[in-house]
Amino acid sequence: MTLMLSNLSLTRGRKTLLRDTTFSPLLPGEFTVLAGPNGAGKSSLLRAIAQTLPYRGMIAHEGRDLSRMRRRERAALLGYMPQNLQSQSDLSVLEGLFVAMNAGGRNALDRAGQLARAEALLKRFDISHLAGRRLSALSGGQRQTVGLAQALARNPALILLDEPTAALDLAMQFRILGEIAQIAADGRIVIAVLHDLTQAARWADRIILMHDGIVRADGPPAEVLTPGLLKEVYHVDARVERDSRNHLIISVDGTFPVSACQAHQA
Ligand SMILES: Nc1ncnc2c1ncn2[C@@H]1O[C@H](COP(=O)(O)OP(=O)(O)OP(=O)(O)O)[C@@H](O)[C@H]1O
Repeated sequence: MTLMLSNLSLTRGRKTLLRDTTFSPLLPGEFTVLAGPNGAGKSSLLRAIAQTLPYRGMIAHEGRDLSRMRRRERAALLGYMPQNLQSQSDLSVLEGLFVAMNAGGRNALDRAGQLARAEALLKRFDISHLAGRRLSALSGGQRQTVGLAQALARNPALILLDEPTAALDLAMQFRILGEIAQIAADGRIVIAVLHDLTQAARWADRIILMHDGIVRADGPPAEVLTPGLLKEVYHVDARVERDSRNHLIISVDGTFPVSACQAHQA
């Protein structure tokens, strides 16, 4: 049930991102966060896994090459939520969920089953009141939450989320990340891009820290989120502390010029 990313190379324009990079297997039950500065290559990696960006190397689930799967099979396996969700659609939220459930081929659930699944997802994310609202009439945060429900509509085993909480208020960030962590713990592979490292530390089992197209660190949050690595990658003077519940908190006291950090690495 593992996801293998082997010998991956990615290029965007003239920029090389990953170069022949092999990751340790991604396991069901694990919530992995992709972190790193703007432009580090997080969305590109997520898009490669989602098969929406060309790459070299192998991405395989249970030993099966994703790039060789039929569209229908891939749609059932993989739920992907891109970074910028916008919609001019006149469909309602509920209709949008039905469309997502049948994307890539008819869903095995009958109409009543699909309705029950859609209602359960809306309830799970506390947005049942939006069921009849047009997608084009949602706020940014509402659209993002509906986008998450759409990505999960087919109950995929592999879930890819690009900044799923970027538009959410404080309470919704907490609620949604808690639900995502639970969905992973229930036996799925979840990979999400997050910028908030305190939230990442709170919910993720594994953090892959990218920097300028390479993987700088990969492991449990406490191993990856160290002041030295944060200085090197983000050029910040960061404190990594624990709150009264032993959760990691990352706070920033200042920033360094890039040249100072390069000297620090030398
Ligand atoms: N369409 C494109 N053509 C050429 N280069 C691109 C394209 N899209 C992205 N890039 C470049 O690829 C690199 C990685 O971009 P990517 O979007 O993967 O970064 P990211 O880590 O997700 O950044 P952010 O946190 O800002 O979303 C950047 O240098 C970016 O400028």
